[in-house]
Amino acid sequence: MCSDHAPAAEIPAVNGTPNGTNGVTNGRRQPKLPYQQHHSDERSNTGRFQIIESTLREGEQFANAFYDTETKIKIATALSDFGVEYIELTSPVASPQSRADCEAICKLGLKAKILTHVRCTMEDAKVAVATGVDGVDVVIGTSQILRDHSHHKSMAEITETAIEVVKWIKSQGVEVRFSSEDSFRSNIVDLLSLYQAVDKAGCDRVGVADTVGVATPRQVYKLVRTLRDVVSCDIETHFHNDTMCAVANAHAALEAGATHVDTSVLGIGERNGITPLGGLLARMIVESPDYVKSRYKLAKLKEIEDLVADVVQVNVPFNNPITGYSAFSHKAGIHSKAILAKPETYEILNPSDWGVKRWIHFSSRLTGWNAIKSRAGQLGLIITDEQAKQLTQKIKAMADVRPLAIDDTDSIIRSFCLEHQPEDQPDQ
Ligand SMILES: CC(=O)SCCNC(=O)CCNC(=O)[C@H](O)C(C)(C)COP(=O)(O)OP(=O)(O)OC[C@H]1O[C@@H](n2cnc3c(N)ncnc32)[C@H](O)[C@@H]1OP(=O)(O)O
Ligand SMILES: O=C(O)CCC(=O)C(=O)O
Ligand SMILES: [Zn+2]
Repeated sequence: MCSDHAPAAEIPAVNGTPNGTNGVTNGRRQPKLPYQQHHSDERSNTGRFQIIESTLREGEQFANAFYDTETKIKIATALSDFGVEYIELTSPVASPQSRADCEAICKLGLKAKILTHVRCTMEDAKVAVATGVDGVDVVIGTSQILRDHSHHKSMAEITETAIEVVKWIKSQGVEVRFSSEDSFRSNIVDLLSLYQAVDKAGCDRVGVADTVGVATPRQVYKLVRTLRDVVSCDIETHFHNDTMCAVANAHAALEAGATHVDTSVLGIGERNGITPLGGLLARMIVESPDYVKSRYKLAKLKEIEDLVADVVQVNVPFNNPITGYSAFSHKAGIHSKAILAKPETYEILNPSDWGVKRWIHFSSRLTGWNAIKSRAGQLGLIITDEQAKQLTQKIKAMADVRPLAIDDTDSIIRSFCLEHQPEDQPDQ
């Protein structure tokens, strides 16, 4: 919402998408843009990915997170209604309540498939399957540093247990994913032979995880592309955001042939978290608008983010994609003029797709006459271009001295119009 210190006018979102160049507008095919994605690469899944929503697993690892059963049910239900394909829950071996909550969520009969996330051991796998989940996400660290300091297992031991666990889970008629923790600091040859072994054992998905947020999009593309040629099962990806690459890495993974992306609402998770649900969808709608709009109830994103922000006691960041306070605000005169004429000039996302509003600021020293004329119009006052230019100079003079609130600027506009009435006002 706009505060008094950031005066802005709400301008209705225009018809058509900012991505209109992707398709047919007014019966005419639009020219392609030079940097537009074309989905030409057969392996790219940017137009057919699935989301594994981990607010209730990775998100519970966020410093502030405590979810009681009712809250977990609320979040799971909201995410399922939103349209995510999978919901991942905390390991049932974490605590008795975690296990009971997992069982309770499985019984809800949600549209989304329910997964739980466990260590690569038969003991954990048995408890997971007994909860009634649709699928089990099995994980174990494969980098030397984690093998030395976390679980002390060799690659041969990991492979042997992984095959046993995967085969057993599959034999129970439950979906199974095997993932390597810290994939990007693991030996590539070891990693690929492990993935090949679990693929052969009947895994539904293998997972690549950037546990420490070290990977770049180029590295992600290279690893996932290589893996795509080695396994026949689906490929899930999980990116931490320590260096703010989590969305770009997820996108690179999909381009390289990954099929699933892990997200959490607002990106919450260990340290500064993982790929945020909203950020991923903002990225993906730009190149695959029909796919994204057909699968997810985008207008519910804000509600879900507000729910989770409230539960974990954080504010939605001002610059959050889509729902951040300033995500669709336009201030400088050059921007405002063009936005008023055609929002696509400075917006690649259409706020109306997400049920949020665009704001045009009109009372700063950066404001131009086009925004002032538009605001006068919103107030029911008609002024000429010349008058709008004079009025803008007055507003700029005031805004040079102190921040102007919406009411201040509206008063200046109104008194200017009064001064210039009736003889100076154009015929209405
Ligand atoms: C990168 C990630 O986010 S992975 C997911 C993280 N999620 C969690 O940790 C879930 C919450 N965790 C917990 O509640 C607990 O850590 C439990 C119940 C899983 C285990 O608790 P504890 O038995 O008390 O062990 P602790 O947490 O101190 O250490 C982890 C143990 O798991 C072993 N381990 C760690 N990762 C794995 C793995 N992927 N597969 C098998 N064993 C593993 C470690 O070697 C260690 O074993 P140890 O008891 O012989 O030292
Ligand atoms: O299971 C996975 O793929 C990821 C586990 C995890 O949270 C991580 O490695 O950061
Ligand atoms: Zn993680």
